[in-house]
Amino acid sequence: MSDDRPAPVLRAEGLVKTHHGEGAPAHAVRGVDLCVRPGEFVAITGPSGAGKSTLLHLLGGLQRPDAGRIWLDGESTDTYGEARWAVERRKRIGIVFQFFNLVSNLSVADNVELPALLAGTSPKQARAEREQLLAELGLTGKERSMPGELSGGEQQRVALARALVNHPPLLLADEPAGSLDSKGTREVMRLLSRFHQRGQTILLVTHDARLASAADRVISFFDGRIADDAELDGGTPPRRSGIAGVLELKD
Ligand SMILES: Nc1ncnc2c1ncn2[C@@H]1O[C@H](COP(=O)(O)OP(=O)(O)OP(=O)(O)O)[C@@H](O)[C@H]1O
Repeated sequence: MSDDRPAPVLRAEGLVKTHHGEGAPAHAVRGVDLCVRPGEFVAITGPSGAGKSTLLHLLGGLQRPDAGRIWLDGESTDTYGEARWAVERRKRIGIVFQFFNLVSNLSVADNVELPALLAGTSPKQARAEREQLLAELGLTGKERSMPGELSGGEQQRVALARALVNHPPLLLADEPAGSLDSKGTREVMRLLSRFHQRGQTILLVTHDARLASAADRVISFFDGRIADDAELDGGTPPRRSGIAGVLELKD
């Protein structure tokens, strides 16, 4: 059967990851196949400890799988070491985390411009990109602030600007609202939906089913495996975005 859908931005086959810590080994990811196509907004949801963050870290090259393969835009990452992953991430993958991970001793402006400068963008262009993103994210006037002077919601918006400054084809978001109040949650989810509507491909990890409902494809993750995926269940057409439900979150 021919498949005339666009080629995947991200493809993974047979991913396995076991963490060896203090206690018994944690079999976090036990064999995952996944394909994310351009323009999709995919949510991976499941209970705490299911392995969602580990999977996202594997897909972003922040951790190495014990087995399995990952392709970015059709290119195998098999030969990538740490340095190459860092370069490819800068170009192709923006990441936002639960606790923002901003550089605390750099201003908002510098946090956002840094990945652009590291990717070889001219200072003038990096500044223009930063100005545009901060304006769009409602942060004009905060350029000289330090991250510690901002609310959680503002810090997450700065993190989003930083993640998107190089126009990566893929945005990975790991519990981006996990440390925010409901106002901050609404803001972040509204922004993710807005970027998605403009064509941004997004992979969101969340334990919160309400947030997952903002995506147009929801993958249920349980005990290191995909338990349910609309795509695998027969290519169900994307559901209408459930962002309205998220925006109704009460304080
Ligand atoms: N660096 C690590 N060292 C040892 N064990 C780890 C490590 N990271 C994760 N684990 C274990 O792997 C399993 C999966 O963790 P993971 O954080 O991927 O799950 P999760 O679904 O994202 O959970 P949560 O929603 O609580 O963040 C858990 O048992 C966890 O304790």
